[in-house]
Amino acid sequence: MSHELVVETHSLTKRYGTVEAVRDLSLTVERERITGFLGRNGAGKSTTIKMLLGMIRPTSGTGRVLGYDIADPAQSVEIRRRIAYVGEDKGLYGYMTVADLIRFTRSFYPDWQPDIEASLIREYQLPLGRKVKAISKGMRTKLALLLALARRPELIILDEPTEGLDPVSIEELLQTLQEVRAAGTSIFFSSHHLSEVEQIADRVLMIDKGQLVMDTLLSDLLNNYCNITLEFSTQSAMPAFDLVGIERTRVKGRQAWVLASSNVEGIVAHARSLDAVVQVTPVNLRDVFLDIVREAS
Ligand SMILES: Nc1ncnc2c1ncn2[C@@H]1O[C@H](COP(=O)(O)OP(=O)(O)OP(=O)(O)O)[C@@H](O)[C@H]1O
Repeated sequence: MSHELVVETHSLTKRYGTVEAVRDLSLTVERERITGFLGRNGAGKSTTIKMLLGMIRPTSGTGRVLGYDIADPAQSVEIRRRIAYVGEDKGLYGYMTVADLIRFTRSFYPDWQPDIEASLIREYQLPLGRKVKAISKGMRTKLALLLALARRPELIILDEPTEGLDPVSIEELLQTLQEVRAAGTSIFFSSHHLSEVEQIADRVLMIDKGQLVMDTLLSDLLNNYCNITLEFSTQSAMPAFDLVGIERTRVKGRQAWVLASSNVEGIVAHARSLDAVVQVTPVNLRDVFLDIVREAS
């Protein structure tokens, strides 16, 4: 089944002087899915998200969010009106109380969901009477999430939403995101926490040094990807080892490690025909992430 796209970029590039923060990035985010956006520190995740929101302009390339052009200032206003964003800087009015800020934000959104507001106030135990500037970092994140989720947006973009949350709150947030997705909201979120991504994402995009290095359904990764370790009796067999399904190969001496996304039987048969001793092991998201970023660095 092909999914409608809520985000689409083509060759998106952002340069800061000589730093190429995002390089030739073409990606899609599908409707009603949870898409995890992974990458090391400085990989270009926040820069990509800021371009999608029209907060910074691409150096080159194009992008659309909900069909609106990210480079057109008028259309990017519409993007920000239609989607919800929770970023590193929560951008909340510190001088208001929590209750005032909720009331103030509610007044801008006709589709505001009072039931979501009420249940998240309860779940997150938000201190309604306190000034926003006086609440903890984790509470500010929770408040920003409430303000985003109660709007019931078509798309919610979150930049490291679990930063600063305690383990219980992280579980609550992940559950809320799944509920929101079930109710029809598309979710695009960046994270360094592979276990969280593995827990809720339908699809995973990985970038490294500003470039897309992996785009897969999580179920495909968990069901089909595996590591194949090969030990050859001589080194000369390796150059011929290039088959369908091989995503990455690392070679050290007579040993090779292959990350395969499909065709495991074919790869194993080929390796055995070259007299290699073969071992196949399943992988998780963490293995694949480490494999890919290690190779890149
Ligand atoms: N305003 C800026 N001026 C100059 N360089 C910048 C600016 N913003 C980001 N960069 C650089 O662009 C690259 C990508 O940064 P970005 O913040 O997008 O990465 P990230 O994947 O979000 O990292 P993290 O996971 O650490 O938040 C980095 O090398 C960063 O130093």
